[in-house]
Amino acid sequence: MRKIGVLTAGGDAPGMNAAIRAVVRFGIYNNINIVGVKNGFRGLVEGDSVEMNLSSVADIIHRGGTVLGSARSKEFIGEDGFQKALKNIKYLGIDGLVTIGGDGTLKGALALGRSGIPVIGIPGTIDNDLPYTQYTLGFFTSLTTVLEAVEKIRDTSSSHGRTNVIEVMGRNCGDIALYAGLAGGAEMVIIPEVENNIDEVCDKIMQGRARGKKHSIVLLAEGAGNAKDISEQIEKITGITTRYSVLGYTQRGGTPSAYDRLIGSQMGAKAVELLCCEKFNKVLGVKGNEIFHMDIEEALSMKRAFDRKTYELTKILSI
Ligand SMILES: Nc1ncnc2c1ncn2[C@@H]1O[C@H](COP(=O)(O)OP(=O)(O)OP(=O)(O)O)[C@@H](O)[C@H]1O
Ligand SMILES: O=P(O)(O)OC[C@H]1O[C@](O)(CO)[C@@H](O)[C@@H]1O
Repeated sequence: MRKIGVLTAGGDAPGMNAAIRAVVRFGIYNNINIVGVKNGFRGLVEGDSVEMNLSSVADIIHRGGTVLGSARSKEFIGEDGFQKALKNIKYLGIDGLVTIGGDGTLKGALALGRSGIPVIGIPGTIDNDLPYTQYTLGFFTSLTTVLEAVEKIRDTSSSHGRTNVIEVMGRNCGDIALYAGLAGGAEMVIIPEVENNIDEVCDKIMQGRARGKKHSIVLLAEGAGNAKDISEQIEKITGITTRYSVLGYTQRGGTPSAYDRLIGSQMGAKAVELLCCEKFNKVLGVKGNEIFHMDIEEALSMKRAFDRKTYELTKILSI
C-alpha cells in the first residue's frame, strides 16, 4: 500500500474526525501517503481530494462533524458517476480506500470492492442501525445530547405538570429513543420496532399521575411517528396538556464523547492495518470491548436483532 484514501459519507457523526485523524497519522507512521476525499463519494466522482499530512488532522479529535465534508451523492450510484469515481481513484493513485459512514456508505464501499478497489468500512452514524455491530461511531455522543435535552425538558414538564413528547432521530431504528429512554428515565418510548399502542402510553402517563408524578416524558423515535400527531393524541386521551420538541440536527453535532473518540481512533488505525496486510473489503465493528472485522457483504446481509430486553427494562423501571 503506497497511498490510502479516506472519505466520510452519509449523515455526519461525532467521532468521524477522530477516525480520519487515526487513518492519517497511523498511515503516515507506516510510510503510507494519505489522500482525503472531499464530500464523500461525490468527491470520488468529481476528483475532489486533498493530500493529508500530520498537520491536516491537528486539533480535530475533539470536534464534531467531519473535516473532509460529507454528502449524499446520487451520481455515484449511477453507472456514469461510478465509472468516473473508478477513473479518479486510478488517477489519484489510491491503492486502498477507507470509507466512514452508515449502511448506504457501506453499500458504496461494497460496490467499489467488487470493482477491484480494496476497501475497509468504518461504521459512522448516530442511528446505530447497522445490524452486525453493537455500536456505531456517533451514537453515544448523540445519546448524551439527547439526555441533556431530556433533563432540561423534564424541569419544565415538572413545573407545569405537563406531558412532553421528545422526537429523536434514528431513521428506522429506535435505538436513540430506547437508550435515551432508559438512561433518561422516560415514562415511555415509542419506537419503530414495537407497534405503537397509544392507549398503553396514556395508561402509563395516568398511572404516574395517580402516584403523584409531576412530569411525563415520552421519547419518540422519528421512524415511529410524528411528534405533533402523537402529542395531540396523548392530550386528547389523557386530558393533560402535552407539548412536543423535535431535537433534530442538534443530535448530530457537538463534541464527540470519550467513547466515540476512542473507537474512532482504534477503528481508523485498524482500517489502515487491515489494508496493509491485504485484508480487503472488510467492515469494522464493536463487540464488547473489542474492535472486530468481517466481510462487508456478510455484514450487509445481516438482520437487526431488536434489543427487547432493554425495551422491557425501560418500561419496568418507569412504573
Ligand atoms: N446501493 C448503493 N450503491 C452504491 N452507493 C451507494 C448505495 N447506497 C448509497 N450509496 C452511496 O453512499 C452514500 C451514503 O449513503 P446514505 O446517504 O444512505 O447515508 P448512510 O451512509 O446510510 O449514512 P446515514 O445512516 O447517516 O444516513 C450515498 O449518498 C451514495 O453516494
Ligand atoms: O442529513 P439528512 O439528509 O437530512 O438526513 C437526516 C437523517 O440522517 C440521520 O441523521 C443519520 O442517518 C438520520 O437520523 C436522519 O433521519
